[in-house]
Amino acid sequence: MADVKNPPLTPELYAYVLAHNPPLDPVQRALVETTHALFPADAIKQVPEEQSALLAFLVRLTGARRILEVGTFTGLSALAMAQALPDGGKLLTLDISEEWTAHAREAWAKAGVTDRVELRIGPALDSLRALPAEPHLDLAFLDANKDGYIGYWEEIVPRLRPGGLLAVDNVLFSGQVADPSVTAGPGMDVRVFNEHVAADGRMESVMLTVADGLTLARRTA
Ligand SMILES: C[S@@+](CC[C@H](N)C(=O)[O-])C[C@H]1O[C@@H](n2cnc3c(N)ncnc32)[C@H](O)[C@@H]1O
Repeated sequence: MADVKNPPLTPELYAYVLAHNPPLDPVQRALVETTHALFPADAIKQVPEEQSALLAFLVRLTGARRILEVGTFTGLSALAMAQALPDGGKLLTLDISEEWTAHAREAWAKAGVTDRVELRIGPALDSLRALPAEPHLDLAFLDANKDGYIGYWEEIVPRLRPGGLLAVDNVLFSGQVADPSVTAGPGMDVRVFNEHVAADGRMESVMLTVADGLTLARRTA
């Protein structure tokens, strides 16, 4: 019997989902197209459009004013979140690539959000350790190198305000997390990370089957 609770995401069903979600705005659409044209092999790194809509929704839902992102790439997720910030809100995003993030800067300028976005280039762990130690983040989005996830989590959690939200991307890693033949590499890194999250008593977490898997975690202690 078909598992009606988890219908396979056929191209038709995916198109249906997109048709019932907020569409990308012209700057977001152009950024997706530019990313695919310039970096065809890496464009898969970009959050899919339903996820950019979800991130913007979460910013509005939580009323977040201080956002941190680890993993900028060409800037779509940062753009969607920055556009959803209230007046006076700020987003800090971290990456190591000048080349990819140059396109992010361009898109943020076109969208008129440059004043609310700060990009820091360098290894994310160093940038995170340089942040104020006290809880000041309302929302964080983790979407970078998988072998760094546990270190990033450990730097971000104490900096979240009580009730602050941490969203983590790729927690299914194309299904590799549940494939016993995968014993090394990023799929294994994410599997170990997911155990770390599940065991963290400071956070209440739910793992969702959105795109490549998204964990939403809320600071409770
Ligand atoms: C999956 S992409 C981020 C996608 C982005 N959120 C978007 O929606 O377009 C991951 C990013 O992590 C960055 N990255 C990889 N290792 C890093 C590190 N050690 N420190 C900071 N950023 C890193 C890569 O340069 C890449 O841009």
